Amino acid sequence: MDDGLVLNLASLDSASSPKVITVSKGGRWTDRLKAKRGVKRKVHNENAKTPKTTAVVEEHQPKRPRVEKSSGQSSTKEHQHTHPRPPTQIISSLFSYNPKIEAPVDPGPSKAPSAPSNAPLTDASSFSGLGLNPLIHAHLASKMDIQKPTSIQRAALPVILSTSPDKLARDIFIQSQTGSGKTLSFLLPIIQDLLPLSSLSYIDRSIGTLAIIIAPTRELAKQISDVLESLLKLRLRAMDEAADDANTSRLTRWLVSGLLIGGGTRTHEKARLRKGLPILVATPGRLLDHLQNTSTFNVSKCRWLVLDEADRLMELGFEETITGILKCLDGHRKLALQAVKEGIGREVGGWDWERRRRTILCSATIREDVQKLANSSLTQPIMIKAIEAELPFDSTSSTKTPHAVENFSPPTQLSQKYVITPLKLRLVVLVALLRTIITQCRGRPGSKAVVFVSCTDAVDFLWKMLGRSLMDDNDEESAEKKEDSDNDDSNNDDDSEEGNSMRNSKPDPISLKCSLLPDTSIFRLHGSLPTRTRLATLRGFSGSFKNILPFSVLLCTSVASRGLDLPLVQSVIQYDLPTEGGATEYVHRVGRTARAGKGGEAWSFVSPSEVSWVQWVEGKMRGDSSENEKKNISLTPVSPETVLKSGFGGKGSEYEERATQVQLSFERWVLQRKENAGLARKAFMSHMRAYATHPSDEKHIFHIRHLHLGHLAKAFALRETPKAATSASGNVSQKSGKKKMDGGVSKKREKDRVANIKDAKWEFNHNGDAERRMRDIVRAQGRQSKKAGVMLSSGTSEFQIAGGYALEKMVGSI
Ligand SMILES: Nc1ncnc2c1ncn2[C@@H]1O[C@H](COP(=O)(O)OP(=O)(O)OP(=O)(O)O)[C@@H](O)[C@H]1O
Repeated sequence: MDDGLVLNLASLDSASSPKVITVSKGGRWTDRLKAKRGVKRKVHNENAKTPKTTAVVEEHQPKRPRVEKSSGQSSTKEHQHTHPRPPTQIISSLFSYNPKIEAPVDPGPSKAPSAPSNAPLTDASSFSGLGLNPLIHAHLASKMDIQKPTSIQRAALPVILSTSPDKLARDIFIQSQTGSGKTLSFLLPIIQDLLPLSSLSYIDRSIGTLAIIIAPTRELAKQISDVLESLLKLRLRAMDEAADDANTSRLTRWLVSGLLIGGGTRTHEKARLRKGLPILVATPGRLLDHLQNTSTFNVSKCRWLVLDEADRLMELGFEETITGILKCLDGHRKLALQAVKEGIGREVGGWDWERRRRTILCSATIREDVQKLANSSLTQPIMIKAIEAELPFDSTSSTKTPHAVENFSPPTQLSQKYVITPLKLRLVVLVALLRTIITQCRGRPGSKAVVFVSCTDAVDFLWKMLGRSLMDDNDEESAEKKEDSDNDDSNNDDDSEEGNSMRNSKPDPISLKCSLLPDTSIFRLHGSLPTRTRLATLRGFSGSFKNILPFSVLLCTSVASRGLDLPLVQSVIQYDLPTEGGATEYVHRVGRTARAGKGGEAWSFVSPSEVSWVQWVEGKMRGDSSENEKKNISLTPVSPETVLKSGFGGKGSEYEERATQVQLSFERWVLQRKENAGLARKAFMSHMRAYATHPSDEKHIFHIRHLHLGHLAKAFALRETPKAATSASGNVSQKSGKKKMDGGVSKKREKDRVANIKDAKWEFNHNGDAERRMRDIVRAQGRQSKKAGVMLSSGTSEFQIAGGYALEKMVGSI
């Protein structure tokens, strides 16, 4: 692959050996471009004369003054022009001193992809045969292009739709692979159950909330709400009305759906609840908040409660919130029943108060903590799996029944690969891999890749660096202006609570372009972004607004790992392996591709010290599957050289030279502005802290002691040693933070610090996992105190808290 990648080769020092390439800095960009072209020609000529040229810069020049420490480093253009930088810089080699990696065993000829395990069925099964109302079925087929059920739908629909008293008395537990259609498995029966109420003379939305669906993240809640709305928009006619009668009433007119996810104004949500929302999709915290504080929120007739991604809800520490929700629902019902009995309430007569509320628990993976939730929230649950039709579920057993064992595997058609990548090469291998995927997807507009990164700071850093590097200051500024006008879906019209606090700061655009990734828009998603930005990002990435983009990349944290159904995701790249959730999280992340029978590939970046992870994750996924199934659950090795060659092209080892130049451009970007260097250091530090939170049973694979921190710094385009990086972001300890404040820290710094604490508190209030992660981080601090000044025992975390001082204050206030 060679699509005219611009190599930033600088002037070659004629006196030195051919191994040396110097990098010209400063001056006008046009001059630099000319110089680059000259060097390109020169290198070409040199190559012709000498057998081998290494593109690595190893020039022994006096060390360049530290950029971040110089006050004049404000990188003003004036500074650049009046004090041109030295023409050369010392740059360590990307391709030497890397740990020796044993060549992965040749997997042999690539095997044909297995038949999809989550596709719609091709046999005689039909929705009508499963008892689905023909009207709903017809709408599914004509408006959503859904013709045949998937195997989980075939298993679930008859059980949930059944009106036999013994079935109605029992709750449901649905488990099946990612992308197998669980959402419709519970939405269709709920709609079908509520439809007959349309014939009640008094029915309208003021009946209150009859079904509640709880999802762990705002994005997932919004997605379920969108599916629900598209189902409810369907024109469901009464049987005796003609199909072409324009005046037909819509049976679902009263079935209004609502979304409670926080981030919006409470007043607005309260007003909607007062009017009535028969079907509600919500995140747990916001739902409980309204149940406790909104007196007009009528849930006394609630018939359905769905807990989607149940294991994630537990993992995020929502157990207590869910218990609170269950208590509130029971309490409201009791009060209403009493009022009806005493004839004092405003409740309508004729309601079937005998009918109990049914709870559905839904997940692609089952962990022990889910069984705990099942014990506390389900009555005589029926376990529904995609393969087995119906199994009794022993929710009372505390032993590991087959259903309580960790049990998960990705869709069989998914191709899983891994690259053992030396730390120094991580950035360039990522770029090369993305370039390869983009090339493969040419001709398929709208294709996408999702890249999982360890923490929010690392997402921000990668996003900005990919979007802004390879430009000088002028270019960066003009690009920013252009982005402002291009991204009219940014959050500047945010009227939410969090939006108010941001109004004065210039919002970032939703997506950026990268000159290394042709025709590609790069999005980012993490929990520290305002809700509006998060939702706009998903809209943009899904291509649901404006025109379809040729190719899109989403850089994200684990916030995007669950449930999201993003169209045309071709590849999932785990640039950082999951720090939480282990193999389960891996399965959910890779499950963003290969959905509903479609193909897809998953790539994992494995550091040389993490090689044993491959066998570990394969073993977890295989579980107790049959020998035949086991063969399908394996990861295929691909060497970093293969990825680099395919991504950067060129003859022989030319890819090394190109990769080096790409790395140089990133390092230059970091040096270009103080903010860039700050972003890189912050990302480095946060990544280290995230890495330290791997659970103890994974420490034999992921231990900070195993990482070469100097090499890791390269993965953040940093040239400093980690020690320098650590002390550069140094005001992280409480002590130093205090000292700085006493010594008269600048107003701006203090303002930033307060804003960061606010950010962190927002995250805590709005994202239920904060408390647990906070605990992990505090625990990790104890483990992190490393000798040789490598790690600071600070509290700076992926929540972008300024320092340990802020963390301790926060933890104290929890
Ligand atoms: N019967 C069907 N035929 C074709 N496509 C379907 C069918 N059922 C669902 N789908 C589509 O499959 C995709 C995945 O569905 P869904 O999001 O419900 O999967 P899921 O099992 O909930 O996945 P996850 O575990 O990742 O949350 C969606 O795009 C959905 O529209």
